[in-house]
Amino acid sequence: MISVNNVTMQYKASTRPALRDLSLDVDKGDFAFLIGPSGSGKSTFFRLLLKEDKPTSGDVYVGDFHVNKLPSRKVPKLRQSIGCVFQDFRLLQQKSVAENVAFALEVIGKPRNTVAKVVPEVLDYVGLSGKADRMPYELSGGEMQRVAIARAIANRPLLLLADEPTGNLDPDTSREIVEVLDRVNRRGTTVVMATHDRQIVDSMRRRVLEFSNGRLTRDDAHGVYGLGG
Ligand SMILES: Nc1ncnc2c1ncn2[C@@H]1O[C@H](COP(=O)(O)OP(=O)(O)OP(=O)(O)O)[C@@H](O)[C@H]1O
Repeated sequence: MISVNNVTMQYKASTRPALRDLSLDVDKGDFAFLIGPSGSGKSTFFRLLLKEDKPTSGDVYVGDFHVNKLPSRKVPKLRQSIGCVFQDFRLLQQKSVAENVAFALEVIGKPRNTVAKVVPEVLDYVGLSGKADRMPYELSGGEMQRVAIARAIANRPLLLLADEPTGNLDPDTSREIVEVLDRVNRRGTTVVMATHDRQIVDSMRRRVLEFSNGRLTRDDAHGVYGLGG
């Protein structure tokens, strides 16, 4: 699903590379935690997968996309096949729960009847049926993140990238959110989650990829948080 081969990323404004000769693969259906201290390159890795930046050298593949060689006109197709969830939820504040999810489908041209069918299904899937007409400011943090996950999976992406999705949530709510991500994964979506949450990583015992100074320093199939982070 993801294949990154000898990738180095040197930002022009920076003196040292954000990623150094990074090679890793994530198979279809995997669930992987990405850990490592602030500045170790986790967000840069996500940006390269989404073609928000171009590596200085090396190759990036997501599914059938050769991302670093992808012409601009095909970038929207790539991004449609990758769902994204962030620490700060990024909901549209003027739109209801249902409208937030519907909007994500409308902007990629899904027909009205598909949107009408998918939105309640996906809200139900993340445990938000009954909250469709709420506004974001009427929701708890955990509920906001559920909306963000619903929006990210509505188009059934191949890959879900979650960048510290529990960073603003208390431990119990964090656990619930990771359970939702786990369910999404068990349905077949590959999930990569960047996190500083030791408890979550230790309780899940899924694959752990640890970055340090832009390098992959650990890759455990059923890892714990360990000393890193
Ligand atoms: N646009 C940019 N221009 C210059 N340097 C950048 C840019 N974005 C990131 N960097 C640098 O690249 C390195 C890796 O940053 P990155 O954001 O990928 O780390 P991270 O592991 O995601 O950190 P965090 O856990 O805080 O999110 C850091 O040294 C950072 O300062």
